[in-house]
Formats: sequence, structure tokens, C-alpha cells
Amino acid sequence: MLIRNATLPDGRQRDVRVRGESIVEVGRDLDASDEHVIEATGKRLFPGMIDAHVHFRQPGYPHKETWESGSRAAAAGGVTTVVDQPNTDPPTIDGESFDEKAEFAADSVVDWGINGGVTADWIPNVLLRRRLFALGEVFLADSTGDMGIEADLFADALEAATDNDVPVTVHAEDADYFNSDAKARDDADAWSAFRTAKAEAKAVERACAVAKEHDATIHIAHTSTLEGVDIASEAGMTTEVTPHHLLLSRRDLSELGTFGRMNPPLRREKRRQKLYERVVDGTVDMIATDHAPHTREEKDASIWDAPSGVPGVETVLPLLLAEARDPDSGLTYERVRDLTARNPADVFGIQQKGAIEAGKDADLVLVDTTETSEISGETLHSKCGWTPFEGYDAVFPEWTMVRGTVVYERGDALDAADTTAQEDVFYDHQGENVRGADSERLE
Ligand SMILES: NC(=O)N[C@@H](CC(=O)O)C(=O)O
Ligand SMILES: [Zn+2]
Ligand SMILES: [Zn+2]
Repeated sequence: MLIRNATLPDGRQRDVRVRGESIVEVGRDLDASDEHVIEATGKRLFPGMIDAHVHFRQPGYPHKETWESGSRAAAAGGVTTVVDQPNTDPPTIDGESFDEKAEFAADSVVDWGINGGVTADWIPNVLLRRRLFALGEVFLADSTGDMGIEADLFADALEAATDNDVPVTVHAEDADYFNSDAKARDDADAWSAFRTAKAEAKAVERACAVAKEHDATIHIAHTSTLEGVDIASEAGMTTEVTPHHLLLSRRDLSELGTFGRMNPPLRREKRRQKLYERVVDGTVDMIATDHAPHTREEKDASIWDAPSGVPGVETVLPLLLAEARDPDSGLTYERVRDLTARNPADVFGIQQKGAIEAGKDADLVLVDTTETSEISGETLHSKCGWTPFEGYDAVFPEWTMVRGTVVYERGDALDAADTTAQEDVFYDHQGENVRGADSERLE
């Protein structure tokens, strides 16, 4: 297959030859031999996004999301690799629960990784020898699933993971710094007042200090504050920011209500802007969604009873591309590429992915950045059926390819002559564990 005359994120126009599962050649005026040609003039080609933080809810909560629905949402959003978190039922804390989840992951149309969790009952010696993507998110405070742990268990877990060369990701909030005065309120903003910015900064500080003591590096999940990002980056650790912390603030809670409850919570608009600056200037390593679907019925409860979390895997790249269209945002297409593909591949050592280069997996996304469309929860593919970004401008993929197979084609991007083809199409494909047989760590 030859993708002809695509515009790469850095603006160069190139032909990209795909053979089997890989990119074999990137160049100009490549000759099409006996192969399928995709004309991409005027379109941009991105490496598929690696979303290092999703919650696909299986086993345990298939009414919220399944590996099939979640991975289709990913594919329709240009995400070609997802990393699932351990707060399922059962939690992914030992060999059996890992194996059970890996069987569900066989339903995924995109490639995947599975993280291992830490609780008082975890079995590190078995878990850390499975084909884990990373240990984490290690919950330093309770979130969905109530997997918050004590400080000394975190130190033990860090040591065990480091001994086994397994990366560690951390949910950093410290409940000692939550503001219990907020409990007297019942408006949606009370959640943000309760789970303070200081609670995140203190937890990041402590986690980084423990990591340094053990000569380890950790990755801080979903940092929502400039303090969290700066402390981690000065300590030589890596961070991710979610699309909701990048684009939404406490101002939006009057409209979102309890649907805007998540951990860590939305922050003040001024803080959001500072976070955005750190995403633009490269202090933040990657964007990851923390895709945490709950149904409308579940979210429609009091602020103290609603579950925490918002969906995001299908809208993240489309939102970032819409941001990059606007020169005033400061976010360039190259930076979007780094935040979504190159850096997650680097940080987690996924050598075969993250770039449009000969030898890499052919994980590719074609987009037309000359037009935007509005996000609508109804047309998204997650089981939860809603989005905190209703009505936002976005650039959705025309198609998404995973290891050389087109797994998704957008209905209205298909051949206009074929009037029956207005529905989005998903093609059969079996995603693979990116820590699979060729993983160096397990050789
Ligand atoms: N972020 C959230 O608010 N919720 C996540 C858990 C988590 O990432 O902390 C979930 O699994 O629902
Ligand atoms: Zn978390
Ligand atoms: Zn999470």
C-alpha cells in the first residue's frame, strides 16, 4: 500500500509505503508497484496516538464500557494503542486477574497494554512477571475502585517494580490535604474545593522523593496543577495531562454539574491556563485521557454520590488537532505528535511505535485539518453515550490504521459515489499486547 503525498506533522510532504504490518519507506515520488494507492494530497498523516491511560471496565463493569466498545471509540478517534488501568473487578493485582483481563483484551481492534495494580492483596512476584505495560496507576488516594494505599506499601511496590524493570505510574493525591469544609456544600464545584491543588502537589512531592530514594523514575498520571508538573519535572520524573484538565476548568462546572466530577478535579481557569502553557512548552511529556466512562444514570446523582471520571479516548486527538489549527493556541502539529505518539513511546520504551519512519509499526491516522466538525456525545462509540466536550470543534480521522490494517473508516469520508456508505465502518482486526513476544524486558 502506498499513501501518496501526505503532509506529515512537521509540514513535509511525503509518500509512505506500508507492507504487512510495517512502514517500509518514507520518501518523495515513490513508485507504486503492484500496490493499493491512497491519495492523501492536502491531508495530514499522523502517527496513531498511544493513550497511556484508559479504563475499559472489563472485567467487572461491561455496562460502562467493554474492550470492544472502548477500542472502537479509540480507533474512531485515531488512538491506535491503549493502556488499561487496574481498577476493574477483580482488580488486576495477580496472575489470574491479569490473564482474565488479557482474554477480554483479545476483543480490542487497537493494540493494548495492561497495567498492574497495587493493593494489600497484590502478588508482586507473579504480577510483575506477566506481560505488564507498567505498574499503576498506583493510587495514593482513593478514586473509583477504592484502591488507595499506605505510604510504606508504595515504597515496597516501587522497589519491586524497579527490580523487575517495570515502569511505575502514580495517581498522586494526598487525602490529608483534602478540605473537609467543602463537605458542607452540595454544588458541583464542591468536589474541586474538596480535592485541593495542594493535595496533588504534596502527593507528587512525596512520590518523587520516594522514587529518588530508590533511584527509580516514576510517571505521574493526570497532573492537574502547575505545581504537580513542575515538582515532577524538576525531580526528573515524567507527567501526563488529560484533555479535560487542558481544556476545562471550574467555570465549566455550572454547565457540566456532576458530569464534571473526576479525580483529580477541574481547577480554576487561571491554573488551567498555566497547565496549557506547560503542555505547549514541553514541560509536560504527554497527553493521556484517563478515559473513565460511567453511564448518564450513574453520573446523574448528588456531587458526593456521583462516580468520578469522564470519557475522552475518542475526542482527545480530534480536540488537539482543532487546537493546533489555531496559531494563537501555541500548540503546533509537531507538538501534538510528540505529546500523543513520540513521547509516550519514549517514556514507556515502546520502540516499535510512535513515529512515521521506516521500520515502525504502520499505526497511522489520516485527517483533513482544513475542516472541523462539532463533537456530539450521541455519535461517539463509547458505551457511556456522553462527553464533557459536547459542541466543541474537532478534527476527526478519515481513517485509522493499526499495524497495516485500516480498522476504521469514517462514514462521511467514504467515496461520495457510494451513497449507502454513510455509516462509520470498523474492520475486523485483533489488537496485540505491545509488551508482547518481542518485548526486550521479558527476553
Ligand atoms: N479519574 C477518575 O475520576 N476516575 C477513574 C479513576 C482514576 O483515574 O483515578 C475511574 O476509573 O473512574
Ligand atoms: Zn487516577
Ligand atoms: Zn485513571
